Amino acid sequence: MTAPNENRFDVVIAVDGPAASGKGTIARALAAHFGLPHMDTGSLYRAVGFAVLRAGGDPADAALATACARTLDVKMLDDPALRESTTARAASVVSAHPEVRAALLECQQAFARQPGGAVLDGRDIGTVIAPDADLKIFVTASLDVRAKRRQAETPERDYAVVRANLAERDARDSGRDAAPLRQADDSILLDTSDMDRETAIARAIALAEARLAEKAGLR
Ligand SMILES: Nc1ncnc2c1ncn2[C@@H]1O[C@H](COP(=O)(O)OP(=O)(O)O)[C@@H](O)[C@H]1O
Ligand SMILES: Nc1ccn([C@@H]2O[C@H](COP(=O)(O)OP(=O)(O)O)[C@@H](O)[C@H]2O)c(=O)n1
Repeated sequence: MTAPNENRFDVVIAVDGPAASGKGTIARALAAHFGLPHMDTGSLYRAVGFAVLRAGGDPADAALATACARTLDVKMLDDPALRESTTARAASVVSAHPEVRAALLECQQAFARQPGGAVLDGRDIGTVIAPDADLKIFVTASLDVRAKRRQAETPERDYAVVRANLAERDARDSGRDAAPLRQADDSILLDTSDMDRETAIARAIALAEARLAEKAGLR
């Protein structure tokens, strides 16, 4: 691991993109490379969705989802149940409620503002959570490629079902009024459809190194 930044100045990196695009892989690699803390913001929404399902509720119930967001137990964030496709769907439904997003805003912004900086990945990091981020990367890949990658994590699942679930979630995430999934105007598009993990990570690190060198030169 190299630490070219060495906290001479704060570095905030925003990584956004659709479901299973590889944004978490890239965000974790950037965080390790620069010695920065990383937040997977999707796990917050997954935890809220899971809490609603566990309470026997409907993720479309804004009042219940908001109550779950306001009382979120951070211990839940490592629960393997969060990775289930039913939880992912519930996350996508609860995340469309503006009150749920409001309840989760402060902890994400505080994470982004910590001394030294941070890497966050999600859907609205570059647009809402950290609009002044030093580097914004919008990671994408074709739906077919993303579905293959997600299915490879759980090969027992049917490819067509995995693909349909991702497409449904992308449509909901992009179509909602509250902080929809969209590429920030000042972000760099990284289409990894034809890149393996190592190539995609190397490309993201090169982008970040270039941005940091530019920022250092401006000081
Ligand atoms: N460029 C890539 N090539 C092949 N597989 C990848 C690539 N990027 C990520 N993956 C794999 O695809 C899956 C989804 O990646 P992940 O980083 O979890 O995506 P996201 O955070 O966008 O949901 C993981 O199993 C990951 O190892
Ligand atoms: N910053 C974020 C992160 C996730 N989400 C929601 O949470 C769901 C799960 O996010 P995730 O990042 O864990 O999903 P994957 O891309 O890993 O499949 C998404 O489908 C979005 O609906 C969001 O609205 N805003």
